[in-house]
Amino acid sequence: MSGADPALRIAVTGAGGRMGREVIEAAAAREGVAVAVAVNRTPTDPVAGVDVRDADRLDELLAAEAPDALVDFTGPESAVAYAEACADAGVPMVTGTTGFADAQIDSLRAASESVSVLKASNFARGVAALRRAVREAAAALPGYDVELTETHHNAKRDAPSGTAKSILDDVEDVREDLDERVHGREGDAPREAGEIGVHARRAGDVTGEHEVLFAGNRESIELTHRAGDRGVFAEGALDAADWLAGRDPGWYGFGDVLDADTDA
Ligand SMILES: NC(=O)C1=CN([C@@H]2O[C@H](COP(=O)(O)OP(=O)(O)OC[C@H]3O[C@@H](n4cnc5c(N)ncnc54)[C@H](OP(=O)(O)O)[C@@H]3O)[C@@H](O)[C@H]2O)C=CC1
Ligand SMILES: O=C(O)C1=N[C@H](C(=O)O)C[C@H](O)C1
Repeated sequence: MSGADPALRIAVTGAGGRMGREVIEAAAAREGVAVAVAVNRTPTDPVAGVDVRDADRLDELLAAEAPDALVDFTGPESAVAYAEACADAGVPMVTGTTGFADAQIDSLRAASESVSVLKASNFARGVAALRRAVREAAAALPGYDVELTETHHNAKRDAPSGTAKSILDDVEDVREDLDERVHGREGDAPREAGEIGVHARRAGDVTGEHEVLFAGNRESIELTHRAGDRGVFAEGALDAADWLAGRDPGWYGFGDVLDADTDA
């Protein structure tokens, strides 16, 4: 990066994780972005030349460095704690963490009363496009059966994925007749009306795939997104951090960033 002061200084939590590392590497490769703070719960060697400090020091480091935004890809419990630290420090928070319980979402929303919080289950622009296409298909195909299949690497803990849950919300928002999520199938019974089948596959090092099947009795369509690598998520998260920095306290999503792009 040139010697000029960076336009965007970020903090990264979960810096030792798959996504934390990706975010730091993407920041190193992006002009005008610097990682001012990187923390992890367990000791971690420097990532792309950035020292990773103990997550217990986050409050102190946010106060000292005053980053423009914090980027979080950790776990629900930690993300809530980091949101409270951001609220105390006045640092906007971008979180891609998934697997939250409702009460944990409430805690994130409480933090957004003091500081801007942007939460997205998926920072790939292609998934935003998939979600728009799914809503269109759901509206155009009343009465069609819907089945969602997501596939991720064998280290992913939460199931179904946060992205899958977001897509299911989209379908249910459009198709009010669909109101029962059936996770997996076994036994001896036909499909019931009102069901959405949900299938979570965990295998190998699959980055992230989401397929939505709409099936009538004479035709079907499948809408699918495949992430090539985690860089696509990291780039979207950096775009979100750049958009969120300096914004008034509130609750935001990746769609707000994309709408700003399309309005440009
Ligand atoms: N929105 C999006 O676009 C994307 C979201 N994700 C989500 O991001 C999250 C992290 O994914 P990934 O990077 O693959 O996971 P990893 O397990 O590789 O990394 C998690 C990181 O967070 C730290 N951490 C802190 N608190 C927790 C906690 N309570 N539970 C788990 N880890 C914690 C871990 O450090 P330590 O081990 O020291 O605790 C680790 O460094 C997941 O929720 C995943 O679904 C992933 C990709 C894209
Ligand atoms: O854990 C992952 O890897 C991913 N998780 C997110 C999710 O739960 O939707 C996003 C992406 O699919 C990768």
